Amino acid sequence: SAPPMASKLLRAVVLGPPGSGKGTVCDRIARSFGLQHLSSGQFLRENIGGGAEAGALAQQYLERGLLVPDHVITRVMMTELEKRREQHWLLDGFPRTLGQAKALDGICELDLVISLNIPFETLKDRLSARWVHPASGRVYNMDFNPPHVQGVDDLTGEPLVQRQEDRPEAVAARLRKYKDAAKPVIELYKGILYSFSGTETNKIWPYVYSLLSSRIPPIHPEEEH
Ligand SMILES: Nc1nc2c(ncn2[C@@H]2O[C@H](COP(=O)(O)OP(=O)(O)O)[C@@H](O)[C@H]2O)c(=O)[nH]1
Ligand SMILES: Nc1ncnc2c1ncn2[C@@H]1O[C@H](COP(=O)(O)OP(=O)(O)O)[C@@H](O)[C@H]1O
Repeated sequence: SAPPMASKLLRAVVLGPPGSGKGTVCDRIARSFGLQHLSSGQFLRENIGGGAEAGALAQQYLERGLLVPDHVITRVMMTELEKRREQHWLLDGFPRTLGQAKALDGICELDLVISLNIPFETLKDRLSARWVHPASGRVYNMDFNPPHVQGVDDLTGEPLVQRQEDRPEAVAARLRKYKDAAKPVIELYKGILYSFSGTETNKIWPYVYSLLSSRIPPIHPEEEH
């Protein structure tokens, strides 16, 4: 008979417009289930920080809230995934277009896609209240998770900034573009897609937690709330 199989590695994706809480939910999943949270936006920002040529190019897109070209982000993500073949992982912010989704399909079989459906007004409010610590990528929200001291990062004491693309005047166009690009991706994944709707991450979280629990054992069961 066949030898017992090593437990299968989880391959999951979280989809949702900017401000839908992908980063927030992925952080919680990563902590509760011990898997790697891979954020495309974070990788791009690290590339920029490193001053690589690809980084300089990417910066021009990020500043304007435009999607970077498929071949650029796909190369970044394939490189990162290659390093994590032996780990459970969860993608945040990738794929965002059909071209990206097809590239991903070429290298692995996804188990699970989580889609966050958040009303437009809520997204607008959240993005305009989002402040970040550029060096670490830590994300705050003036209402939801404010820093201990206004305007500064909890760990370093360095100033927080608002991303160009989170300014109110940039947000509506950005959300519209997201929607157009995401439609065929959602269609492609419909067999493994789980959608969660609401205006509060804390209310969606228990459902996401129980979905994940059915696929992978929690390492911190106490974090369910
Ligand atoms: N008011 C409020 N803000 C939230 C909630 N969930 C997340 N946020 C904040 O909304 C912003 C966007 O969330 P983030 O996880 O960065 O979303 P992403 O763009 O999809 O990765 C951040 O400033 C979060 O701290 C929520 O339930 N209520
Ligand atoms: N999959 C992707 N395809 C193209 N551009 C991307 C992708 N992921 C991230 N980016 C670029 O990085 C920026 C920041 O991404 P991210 O941190 O996910 O922001 P947000 O949480 O606001 O959506 C995006 O506005 C976009 O310019």
